[in-house]
Amino acid sequence: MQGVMAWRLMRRKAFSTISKAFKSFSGYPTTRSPSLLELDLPDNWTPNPTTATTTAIPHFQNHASRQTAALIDGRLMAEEIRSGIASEIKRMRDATGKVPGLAVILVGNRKDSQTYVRNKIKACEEVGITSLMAELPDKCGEDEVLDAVLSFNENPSVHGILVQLPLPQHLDEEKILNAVSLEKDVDGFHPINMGNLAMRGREPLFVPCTPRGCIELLLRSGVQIMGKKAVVIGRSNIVGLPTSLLLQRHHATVTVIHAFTKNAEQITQEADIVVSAVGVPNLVRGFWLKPGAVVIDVGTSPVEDPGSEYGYRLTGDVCYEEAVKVVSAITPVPGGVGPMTIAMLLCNTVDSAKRAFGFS
Ligand SMILES: Nc1nc(=O)c2c([nH]1)NC[C@@H]1CN(c3ccc(C(=O)N[C@@H](CCC(=O)O)C(=O)O)cc3)C=[N+]21
Ligand SMILES: [Mg+2]
Repeated sequence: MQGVMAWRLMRRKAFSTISKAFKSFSGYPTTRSPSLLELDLPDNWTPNPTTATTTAIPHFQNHASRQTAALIDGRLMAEEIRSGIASEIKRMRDATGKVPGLAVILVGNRKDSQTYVRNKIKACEEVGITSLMAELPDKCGEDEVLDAVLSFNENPSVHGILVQLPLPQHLDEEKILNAVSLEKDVDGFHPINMGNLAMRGREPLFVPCTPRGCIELLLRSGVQIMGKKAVVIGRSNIVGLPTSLLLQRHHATVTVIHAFTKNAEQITQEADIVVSAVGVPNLVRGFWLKPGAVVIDVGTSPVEDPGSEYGYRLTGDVCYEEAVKVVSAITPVPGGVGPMTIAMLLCNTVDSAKRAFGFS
């Protein structure tokens, strides 16, 4: 018992030192909520493990009295964020005479990629970010893509570079992403940004947009992350892995589920927070979920729907109709994570321009 107490005291001391170090760190870009990369503990933290509750998320505790879950409206939150960004950019232009710029590199003719890129460029225009685009044919050589990256790296009116993924098979994705300047890596996919995200005591220049969007959805919904059991389904470099790292920074106990996981249902059943990012429609059934849990559905898979305008519609990883009867809050697809991903891309681009201009 003595040993446990001493250990707790030691931890507490260490944490308060870290807290101070982080509070004195003034490098937070203003469009990033200070809590996004949280690594230190809040002042009211106590080292009693029983505070790690596995009961319902307080904000949504009244879910039992409801038949259906609260909807986490990503479209609305993204709209709020975008209007905040628009006024930040106006303030920046008034003070410096300059605006942020985003460069998008699109290789090939995938319909979905073309749509995403078009949406991103439209979102830029609406908030006052200048956008540049390099469109390359499916059959282009690696050198052509690398040349596009390098010329954007050198262009001082470009503050963010996004290489739309997936790239055609014959191109070396790793090599191309590594060529993106660390200071312009608004996707946060550069290995140094990823490494800094993973390591305690370090701050990445950029956090990947979809994971950042997932955390913002939770924070803005008033969901407490600290001490909660979180399950991330999927371990991709662009979503699953960085999301699990961000949840750990917020002091969740994180389990990552993937193709080789045994008893995925049972593990997910214990989770207070479930983030699913695999792109398999209706993988997560209602019985996988704990009553009162909060669900962030990252999946956006097209499924055939003869009744709809384009012959298909987008579906998440979670069986929504079943989940709403069990959980306390859930993001819809579309209208959940997708719009937040784009809003976070705009945030990252503004943060980057602020750093480049020395403007805050
Ligand atoms: N370098 C790179 N960075 C990315 O961030 C990136 C990428 N490559 N490749 C593809 C994925 C996918 N992605 C989405 C962005 C917005 C929506 C989105 O806004 N979805 C809307 C619906 C859009 C529609 O209706 O078509 C929604 O969910 O409500 C979806 C998906 C970003 N990605
Ligand atoms: Mg994934």
